[in-house]
Amino acid sequence: MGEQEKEASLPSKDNFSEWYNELLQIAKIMDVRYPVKGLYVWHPFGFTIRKKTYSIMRELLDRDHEETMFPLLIPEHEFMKEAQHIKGFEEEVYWVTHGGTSPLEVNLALRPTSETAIYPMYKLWVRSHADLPLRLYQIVNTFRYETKHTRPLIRLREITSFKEAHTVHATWEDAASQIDEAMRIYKEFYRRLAIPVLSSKRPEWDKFPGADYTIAVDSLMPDGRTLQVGTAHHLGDNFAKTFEITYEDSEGEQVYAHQACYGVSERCLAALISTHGDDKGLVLPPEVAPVQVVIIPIIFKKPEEVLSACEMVAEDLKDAGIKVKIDDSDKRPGAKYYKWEMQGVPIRLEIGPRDLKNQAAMMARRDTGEKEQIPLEDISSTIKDTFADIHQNLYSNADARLREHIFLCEGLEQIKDKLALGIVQTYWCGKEACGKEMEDVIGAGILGIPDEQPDCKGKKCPLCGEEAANSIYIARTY
Ligand SMILES: Nc1ncnc2c1ncn2[C@@H]1O[C@H](COS(=O)(=O)NC(=O)[C@@H](N)CS)[C@@H](O)[C@H]1O
Ligand SMILES: [Zn+2]
Repeated sequence: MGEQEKEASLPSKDNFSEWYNELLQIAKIMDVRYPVKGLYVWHPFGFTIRKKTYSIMRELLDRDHEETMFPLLIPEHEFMKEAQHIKGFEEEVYWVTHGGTSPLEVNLALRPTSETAIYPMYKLWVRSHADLPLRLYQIVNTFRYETKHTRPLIRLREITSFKEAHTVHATWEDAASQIDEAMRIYKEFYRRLAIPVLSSKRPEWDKFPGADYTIAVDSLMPDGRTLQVGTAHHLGDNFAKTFEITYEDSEGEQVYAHQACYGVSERCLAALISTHGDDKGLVLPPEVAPVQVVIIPIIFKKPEEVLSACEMVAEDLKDAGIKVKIDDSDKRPGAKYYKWEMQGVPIRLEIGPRDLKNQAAMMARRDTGEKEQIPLEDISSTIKDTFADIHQNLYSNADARLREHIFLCEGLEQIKDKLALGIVQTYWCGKEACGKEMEDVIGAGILGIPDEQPDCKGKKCPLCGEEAANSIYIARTY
């Protein structure tokens, strides 16, 4: 058995579902063998990608939010306020009913999302308009008894990396501007992961329970379906009325606050892996790669000379803040290339006796496969410039692929045809009954109304033929 065959082989990405499941195992992202459905275990390598990804999210939020942490368990009477008024999560919530062998006086919900844990505290914390705007977030695990097909990073019953921001504002308009800001933050966050996203306003029947409206960002998965990778909800004063969150305004009046909340989960990592990966495995944007450069010593003779040169280059790169690893194991070079390509390492440096003579190294890029000799002199800045190239290249490839998979359609048949390939942009009269009937007829959901609206003049709703009020996206979704 050759070295290669010993490694589990990765299916072609054309068979996306198999490729995705295998890659999570082979590249040591998550282990799916935990004995509870919908719960998965982070491998340290995958956890490092998570850590780097969420440090970007923290960098963006910490500009004008504060991070905190609320309890996991929510008393039934607080949680049921949500169910009575908002009818959101009572079918998805897990309950804790015992402490040891004794039944609890009050059943406790495992947070499916934290409105009903946080807002009783906001009632105590928000007193005057001087306390507003309040912008807090937490990155926690949440629990949802998902009945649809569970899948690591995409649909979990324990969402291990749930970033939820909950903000409080003096007016409806202030909360609306916060929603716009949340979308700006999400687009920047995904830009840093080299992932292009579409943002659109969800149709009324698909908004977050208790929200006035929901805006979502979706990414395109390799099988032409979209993945909802972030949502922002304008909560109006609905929750403020339920949880009595009021503030004293400048005239001394008690006023209900207006709120926004917005969330991203580990789906951002599902999008990262799926958007950039290829038949050789992960392809990671340098900013979130646990290993950014791997150095492979090419040893024929004079091993100590080659190894000390590799050490020197590694020191150089480490001093420049680059995550570097020397693979001096006794594997054959080919087996090393296979392993580190699978792990998505953005740059490989090969250094052998010939390179030493030329005071150079052979640099191989993971995104394009290109190899070129680069001087050891000033190697850190060459590597950093290449990182920027790689990031830009990943983004523009993904953006081109997204654009190629948006099909402008007008008739129902054409819509059905193109939905098999990707995202349909079409028109809608704006009537709910018509929208829902259209979903039934074409067998896919209205993703939403994109903020950038083309001119709908003279355009017709494909179902009822009336004047189009909006252009919409339709897609098969996860
Ligand atoms: N079961 C799940 N597994 C993984 N991610 C999920 C799951 N359910 C939802 N998400 C992700 O979490 C995001 C936020 O969830 S949500 O229900 O839309 N919104 C909220 O819960 C708001 N309270 C956000 S603060 C969704 O956009 C989706 O990307
Ligand atoms: Zn219509």
